[in-house]
Amino acid sequence: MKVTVVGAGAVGASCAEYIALKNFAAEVVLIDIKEGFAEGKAMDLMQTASLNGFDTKITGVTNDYSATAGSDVAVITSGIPRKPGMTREELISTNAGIVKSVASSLIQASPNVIIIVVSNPMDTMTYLVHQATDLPKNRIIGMGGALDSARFKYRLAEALESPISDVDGMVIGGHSDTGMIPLTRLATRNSVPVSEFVSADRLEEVKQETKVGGATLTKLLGTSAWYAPGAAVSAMVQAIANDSNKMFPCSCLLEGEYGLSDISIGVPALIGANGIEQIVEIELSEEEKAALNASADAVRKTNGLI
Ligand SMILES: NC(=O)C1=CN([C@@H]2O[C@H](COP(=O)(O)OP(=O)(O)OC[C@H]3O[C@@H](n4cnc5c(N)ncnc54)[C@H](O)[C@@H]3O)[C@@H](O)[C@H]2O)C=CC1
Ligand SMILES: O=C([O-])CC(=O)C(=O)O
Repeated sequence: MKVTVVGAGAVGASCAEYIALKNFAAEVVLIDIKEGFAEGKAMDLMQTASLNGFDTKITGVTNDYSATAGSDVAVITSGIPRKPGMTREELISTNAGIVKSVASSLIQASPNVIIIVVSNPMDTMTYLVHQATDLPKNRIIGMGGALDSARFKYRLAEALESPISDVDGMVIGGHSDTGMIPLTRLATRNSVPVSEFVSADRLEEVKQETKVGGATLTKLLGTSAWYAPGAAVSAMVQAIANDSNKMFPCSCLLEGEYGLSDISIGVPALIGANGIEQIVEIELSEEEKAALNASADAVRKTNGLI
Protein backbone atom coordinates (compact mmCIF):
# COMPACT_ATOMS: atom_id res chain seq x y z
CA MET A 1 0.00 0.00 0.00
CA LYS A 2 1.09 3.56 -0.80
CA VAL A 3 -0.07 6.30 1.57
CA THR A 4 0.29 10.04 1.09
CA VAL A 5 0.16 12.34 4.11
CA VAL A 6 -0.39 15.99 3.21
CA GLY A 7 1.06 18.32 5.84
CA ALA A 8 4.28 17.20 7.52
CA GLY A 9 3.51 19.13 10.70
CA ALA A 10 2.69 17.73 14.11
CA VAL A 11 -0.24 15.47 13.13
CA GLY A 12 1.08 14.50 9.68
CA ALA A 13 4.47 13.42 11.02
CA SER A 14 2.91 11.53 13.94
CA CYS A 15 0.57 9.76 11.55
CA ALA A 16 3.48 8.79 9.23
CA GLU A 17 5.45 7.54 12.24
CA TYR A 18 2.63 5.32 13.55
CA ILE A 19 1.94 3.92 10.07
CA ALA A 20 5.63 3.02 9.74
CA LEU A 21 5.82 1.55 13.26
CA LYS A 22 2.91 -0.76 12.45
CA ASN A 23 4.80 -1.88 9.33
CA PHE A 24 1.78 -2.54 7.06
CA ALA A 25 2.44 0.02 4.28
CA ALA A 26 5.16 -0.27 1.61
CA GLU A 27 5.46 3.49 1.19
CA VAL A 28 4.49 6.75 2.89
CA VAL A 29 4.93 10.05 1.02
CA LEU A 30 4.93 13.18 3.18
CA ILE A 31 4.13 16.36 1.29
CA ASP A 32 4.20 19.92 2.58
CA ILE A 33 4.20 23.40 1.13
CA LYS A 34 7.09 24.53 3.33
CA GLU A 35 10.35 24.10 1.37
CA GLY A 36 12.40 21.12 2.58
CA PHE A 37 10.18 20.47 5.63
CA ALA A 38 8.64 17.16 4.51
CA GLU A 39 12.03 16.01 3.20
CA GLY A 40 13.53 16.69 6.64
CA LYS A 41 10.75 14.94 8.55
CA ALA A 42 10.94 11.94 6.23
CA MET A 43 14.71 11.67 6.62
CA ASP A 44 14.50 11.94 10.42
CA LEU A 45 11.78 9.25 10.52
CA MET A 46 13.76 6.96 8.17
CA GLN A 47 16.70 7.21 10.53
CA THR A 48 14.48 5.52 13.17
CA ALA A 49 13.81 2.53 10.87
CA SER A 50 16.77 0.39 11.96
CA LEU A 51 16.07 1.26 15.61
CA ASN A 52 12.34 0.63 15.49
CA GLY A 53 12.43 -2.27 13.03
CA PHE A 54 10.19 -1.14 10.18
CA ASP A 55 10.57 -1.47 6.41
CA THR A 56 8.07 1.18 5.31
CA LYS A 57 9.82 3.63 2.97
CA ILE A 58 9.08 7.24 3.95
CA THR A 59 9.89 10.01 1.48
CA GLY A 60 9.26 13.74 1.64
CA VAL A 61 8.50 16.26 -1.11
CA THR A 62 7.73 19.96 -1.34
CA ASN A 63 4.41 20.47 -3.10
CA ASP A 64 5.18 17.95 -5.90
CA TYR A 65 2.06 15.83 -6.35
CA SER A 66 3.68 13.66 -9.05
CA ALA A 67 5.46 11.92 -6.15
CA THR A 68 2.06 11.00 -4.68
CA ALA A 69 0.80 9.29 -7.88
CA GLY A 70 -0.84 5.92 -7.36
CA SER A 71 -1.61 6.46 -3.67
CA ASP A 72 -4.20 4.08 -2.23
CA VAL A 73 -4.92 6.37 0.72
CA ALA A 74 -4.24 10.06 1.30
CA VAL A 75 -4.52 11.82 4.64
CA ILE A 76 -5.14 15.58 4.63
CA THR A 77 -3.61 17.30 7.67
CA SER A 78 -2.59 20.51 5.89
CA GLY A 79 -3.78 23.75 7.40
CA ILE A 80 -3.50 25.65 10.64
CA PRO A 81 -4.20 24.25 14.12
CA ARG A 82 -6.01 26.24 16.80
CA LYS A 83 -4.37 28.10 19.65
CA PRO A 84 -5.65 28.17 23.26
CA GLY A 85 -9.03 29.90 23.52
CA MET A 86 -10.01 29.26 19.89
CA THR A 87 -12.66 26.91 18.54
CA ARG A 88 -11.98 24.56 15.64
CA GLU A 89 -14.63 26.43 13.63
CA GLU A 90 -12.50 29.58 13.69
CA LEU A 91 -9.97 27.84 11.40
CA ILE A 92 -12.38 27.62 8.50
CA SER A 93 -11.37 30.67 6.49
CA THR A 94 -7.73 29.56 6.23
CA ASN A 95 -8.24 25.81 6.02
CA ALA A 96 -11.11 25.60 3.51
CA GLY A 97 -9.02 26.93 0.62
CA ILE A 98 -6.07 24.69 1.54
CA VAL A 99 -8.17 21.52 1.83
CA LYS A 100 -10.04 22.18 -1.42
CA SER A 101 -6.89 22.69 -3.51
CA VAL A 102 -5.05 19.78 -1.84
CA ALA A 103 -7.96 17.38 -2.51
CA SER A 104 -8.03 18.32 -6.17
CA SER A 105 -4.24 17.85 -6.58
CA LEU A 106 -4.40 14.49 -4.79
CA ILE A 107 -7.16 13.16 -7.04
CA GLN A 108 -5.41 14.35 -10.19
CA ALA A 109 -2.40 12.23 -9.22
CA SER A 110 -4.37 9.29 -7.74
CA PRO A 111 -7.90 9.07 -9.22
CA ASN A 112 -8.84 6.05 -7.09
CA VAL A 113 -7.52 7.33 -3.80
CA ILE A 114 -9.37 7.07 -0.47
CA ILE A 115 -9.10 10.42 1.34
CA ILE A 116 -9.06 10.73 5.13
CA VAL A 117 -9.72 14.32 6.17
CA VAL A 118 -8.15 15.53 9.42
CA SER A 119 -7.88 19.32 9.01
CA ASN A 120 -10.35 21.30 11.11
CA PRO A 121 -13.17 22.07 11.32
CA MET A 122 -13.10 18.43 10.24
CA ASP A 123 -16.79 17.64 9.52
CA THR A 124 -17.09 20.73 7.34
CA MET A 125 -13.76 20.03 5.62
CA THR A 126 -14.99 16.49 4.88
CA TYR A 127 -18.24 17.88 3.45
CA LEU A 128 -16.19 20.34 1.37
CA VAL A 129 -14.18 17.47 -0.18
CA HIS A 130 -17.48 15.75 -1.07
CA GLN A 131 -18.76 18.98 -2.66
CA ALA A 132 -15.56 19.85 -4.50
CA THR A 133 -14.67 16.44 -6.00
CA ASP A 134 -16.25 13.55 -7.89
CA LEU A 135 -14.90 10.84 -5.58
CA PRO A 136 -17.56 8.31 -4.55
CA LYS A 137 -18.84 8.98 -1.03
CA ASN A 138 -17.29 5.82 0.43
CA ARG A 139 -13.82 7.15 -0.47
CA ILE A 140 -14.02 10.32 1.64
CA ILE A 141 -13.79 9.78 5.40
CA GLY A 142 -13.40 12.33 8.19
CA MET A 143 -11.29 11.39 11.21
CA GLY A 144 -12.68 12.61 14.53
CA GLY A 145 -14.71 9.91 16.25
CA ALA A 146 -11.80 7.44 16.45
CA LEU A 147 -9.81 10.03 18.40
CA ASP A 148 -12.76 11.23 20.50
CA SER A 149 -13.61 7.62 21.40
CA ALA A 150 -9.99 6.95 22.46
CA ARG A 151 -10.19 10.02 24.72
CA PHE A 152 -13.56 8.81 26.04
CA LYS A 153 -12.02 5.44 26.96
CA TYR A 154 -9.13 7.21 28.67
CA ARG A 155 -11.54 9.27 30.78
CA LEU A 156 -13.78 6.27 31.49
CA ALA A 157 -10.82 4.21 32.70
CA GLU A 158 -9.79 7.10 34.92
CA ALA A 159 -13.27 7.25 36.50
CA LEU A 160 -13.51 3.46 36.87
CA GLU A 161 -9.91 3.15 38.06
CA SER A 162 -9.55 0.38 35.50
CA PRO A 163 -7.05 -0.44 32.75
CA ILE A 164 -8.01 1.33 29.51
CA SER A 165 -8.12 -2.07 27.78
CA ASP A 166 -11.04 -3.02 30.06
CA VAL A 167 -13.35 -0.28 28.79
CA ASP A 168 -15.21 0.23 25.55
CA GLY A 169 -17.12 3.25 24.37
CA MET A 170 -17.91 5.37 21.37
CA VAL A 171 -18.37 9.05 20.56
CA ILE A 172 -20.62 10.11 17.69
CA GLY A 173 -21.69 13.52 16.36
CA GLY A 174 -19.69 16.51 15.21
CA HIS A 175 -16.00 16.81 16.10
CA SER A 176 -16.43 19.99 18.13
CA ASP A 177 -16.27 21.10 21.77
CA THR A 178 -20.07 21.15 22.02
CA GLY A 179 -21.16 18.71 19.29
CA MET A 180 -19.57 15.45 20.45
CA ILE A 181 -21.89 12.81 21.88
CA PRO A 182 -20.07 10.32 24.13
CA LEU A 183 -22.49 7.38 24.35
CA THR A 184 -22.22 6.71 28.10
CA ARG A 185 -25.38 4.57 27.99
CA LEU A 186 -23.58 2.02 25.78
CA ALA A 187 -20.11 2.18 27.38
CA THR A 188 -18.97 -0.99 29.13
CA ARG A 189 -16.26 -2.52 31.29
CA ASN A 190 -15.82 -6.07 29.99
CA SER A 191 -19.44 -6.09 28.76
CA VAL A 192 -20.84 -4.69 32.04
CA PRO A 193 -22.48 -1.25 31.67
CA VAL A 194 -20.20 1.42 33.19
CA SER A 195 -23.18 2.75 35.18
CA GLU A 196 -22.72 -0.35 37.40
CA PHE A 197 -19.38 1.09 38.56
CA VAL A 198 -19.73 4.89 38.68
CA SER A 199 -22.45 7.38 39.52
CA ALA A 200 -24.48 9.25 36.93
CA ASP A 201 -22.79 12.48 38.09
CA ARG A 202 -19.31 11.04 37.54
CA LEU A 203 -20.37 9.79 34.09
CA GLU A 204 -21.61 13.27 33.24
CA GLU A 205 -18.15 14.59 34.20
CA VAL A 206 -16.52 11.99 31.93
CA LYS A 207 -18.79 13.14 29.12
CA GLN A 208 -17.82 16.80 29.56
CA GLU A 209 -14.08 15.99 29.87
CA THR A 210 -14.30 13.98 26.66
CA LYS A 211 -16.05 16.73 24.72
CA VAL A 212 -13.39 19.32 25.56
CA GLY A 213 -10.53 16.81 25.21
CA GLY A 214 -8.96 18.71 22.30
CA ALA A 215 -9.35 22.11 23.98
CA THR A 216 -7.79 20.80 27.22
CA LEU A 217 -4.70 19.65 25.33
CA THR A 218 -4.54 22.84 23.29
CA LYS A 219 -4.44 24.84 26.52
CA LEU A 220 -1.63 22.65 27.91
CA LEU A 221 0.43 22.48 24.73
CA GLY A 222 -0.15 25.92 23.21
CA THR A 223 -1.24 24.16 19.99
CA SER A 224 -3.47 21.16 19.39
CA ALA A 225 -2.57 17.53 20.04
CA TRP A 226 -0.75 15.17 17.67
CA TYR A 227 0.08 11.75 19.18
CA ALA A 228 -3.48 10.46 19.63
CA PRO A 229 -4.66 12.10 16.38
CA GLY A 230 -1.78 10.43 14.50
CA ALA A 231 -2.53 7.07 16.13
CA ALA A 232 -6.24 7.37 15.30
CA VAL A 233 -5.54 8.07 11.63
CA SER A 234 -3.00 5.23 11.41
CA ALA A 235 -5.56 2.79 12.85
CA MET A 236 -8.03 3.79 10.13
CA VAL A 237 -5.40 3.48 7.38
CA GLN A 238 -4.49 0.04 8.74
CA ALA A 239 -8.15 -1.04 8.61
CA ILE A 240 -8.21 -0.06 4.92
CA ALA A 241 -4.88 -1.81 4.23
CA ASN A 242 -6.02 -5.03 5.91
CA ASP A 243 -9.62 -4.79 4.62
CA SER A 244 -10.56 -5.48 8.21
CA ASN A 245 -14.16 -4.15 8.26
CA LYS A 246 -13.35 -2.52 11.59
CA MET A 247 -15.90 -0.20 13.15
CA PHE A 248 -14.91 3.40 13.79
CA PRO A 249 -17.14 6.37 14.37
CA CYS A 250 -16.10 8.74 11.57
CA SER A 251 -17.47 11.60 9.52
CA CYS A 252 -19.53 10.08 6.70
CA LEU A 253 -21.75 11.74 4.10
CA LEU A 254 -25.28 10.84 5.19
CA GLU A 255 -28.16 10.27 2.79
CA GLY A 256 -31.02 9.57 5.15
CA GLU A 257 -29.14 7.55 7.77
CA TYR A 258 -30.03 8.72 11.28
CA GLY A 259 -32.69 10.90 9.62
CA LEU A 260 -29.98 13.23 8.25
CA SER A 261 -29.00 14.14 4.69
CA ASP A 262 -26.50 16.35 2.87
CA ILE A 263 -24.12 16.48 5.82
CA SER A 264 -20.88 14.79 6.93
CA ILE A 265 -20.94 13.96 10.62
CA GLY A 266 -19.61 11.30 12.99
CA VAL A 267 -21.51 8.00 12.94
CA PRO A 268 -20.29 4.40 13.33
CA ALA A 269 -19.02 2.90 10.07
CA LEU A 270 -17.24 -0.24 8.93
CA ILE A 271 -13.87 0.59 7.38
CA GLY A 272 -12.27 -1.75 4.85
CA ALA A 273 -10.55 -1.84 1.46
CA ASN A 274 -13.19 0.40 -0.13
CA GLY A 275 -13.07 2.98 2.63
CA ILE A 276 -16.52 3.23 4.19
CA GLU A 277 -17.96 -0.24 3.59
CA GLN A 278 -21.15 0.39 5.55
CA ILE A 279 -22.68 3.02 7.81
CA VAL A 280 -23.96 1.29 10.94
CA GLU A 281 -27.30 2.59 12.19
CA ILE A 282 -27.70 1.92 15.88
CA GLU A 283 -30.82 2.57 17.93
CA LEU A 284 -30.39 5.85 19.79
CA SER A 285 -32.37 7.01 22.81
CA GLU A 286 -34.60 10.09 22.39
CA GLU A 287 -32.00 12.17 24.26
CA GLU A 288 -29.17 10.92 22.02
CA LYS A 289 -31.25 11.57 18.88
CA ALA A 290 -31.91 15.13 20.03
CA ALA A 291 -28.19 15.62 20.73
CA LEU A 292 -27.28 14.30 17.25
CA ASN A 293 -29.81 16.64 15.61
CA ALA A 294 -28.44 19.62 17.56
CA SER A 295 -24.89 18.62 16.63
CA ALA A 296 -25.93 18.37 12.96
CA ASP A 297 -27.50 21.85 13.12
CA ALA A 298 -24.19 23.26 14.37
CA VAL A 299 -22.20 21.48 11.63
CA ARG A 300 -24.64 22.80 9.00
CA LYS A 301 -24.09 26.33 10.32
CA THR A 302 -20.33 25.92 9.79
CA ASN A 303 -20.95 24.32 6.36
CA GLY A 304 -22.78 27.53 5.46
CA LEU A 305 -19.47 29.39 5.76
CA ILE A 306 -17.74 27.51 2.89
N1 LIG B 1 -9.65 15.79 13.09
C1 LIG B 1 -8.95 15.71 14.20
O1 LIG B 1 -9.25 14.91 15.08
C2 LIG B 1 -7.73 16.58 14.40
C3 LIG B 1 -7.51 17.62 13.54
N2 LIG B 1 -6.39 18.41 13.68
C4 LIG B 1 -6.20 19.44 12.67
O2 LIG B 1 -5.15 19.03 11.80
C5 LIG B 1 -4.55 20.18 11.22
C6 LIG B 1 -3.02 20.09 11.33
O3 LIG B 1 -2.62 20.21 12.67
P1 LIG B 1 -1.06 20.20 13.06
O4 LIG B 1 -0.38 19.09 12.33
O5 LIG B 1 -0.97 20.29 14.51
O6 LIG B 1 -0.58 21.59 12.40
P2 LIG B 1 0.91 21.98 11.95
O7 LIG B 1 0.94 23.46 11.78
O8 LIG B 1 1.90 21.34 12.83
O9 LIG B 1 1.04 21.29 10.50
C7 LIG B 1 0.30 21.68 9.40
C8 LIG B 1 1.19 21.60 8.18
O10 LIG B 1 0.39 21.86 7.01
C9 LIG B 1 1.29 22.49 6.09
N3 LIG B 1 0.52 23.12 5.01
C10 LIG B 1 -0.16 24.28 5.03
N4 LIG B 1 -0.72 24.50 3.82
C11 LIG B 1 -0.39 23.46 3.03
C12 LIG B 1 -0.66 23.11 1.69
N5 LIG B 1 -1.39 23.88 0.89
N6 LIG B 1 -0.13 21.96 1.21
C13 LIG B 1 0.62 21.14 2.00
N7 LIG B 1 0.91 21.43 3.28
C14 LIG B 1 0.41 22.58 3.78
C15 LIG B 1 2.09 23.46 6.94
O11 LIG B 1 3.27 23.90 6.28
C16 LIG B 1 2.34 22.62 8.18
O12 LIG B 1 3.59 21.96 8.12
C17 LIG B 1 -5.17 21.38 11.94
O13 LIG B 1 -6.20 21.94 11.15
C18 LIG B 1 -5.74 20.78 13.20
O14 LIG B 1 -6.80 21.54 13.73
C19 LIG B 1 -5.49 18.18 14.68
C20 LIG B 1 -5.68 17.15 15.57
C21 LIG B 1 -6.82 16.29 15.51
O1 LIG C 1 -8.47 20.30 19.37
C1 LIG C 1 -8.08 20.57 18.21
O2 LIG C 1 -8.18 21.70 17.69
C2 LIG C 1 -7.49 19.48 17.39
C3 LIG C 1 -8.42 18.37 17.37
O3 LIG C 1 -9.35 18.33 16.61
C4 LIG C 1 -8.33 17.43 18.49
O4 LIG C 1 -7.26 17.25 19.08
O5 LIG C 1 -9.38 16.84 18.80
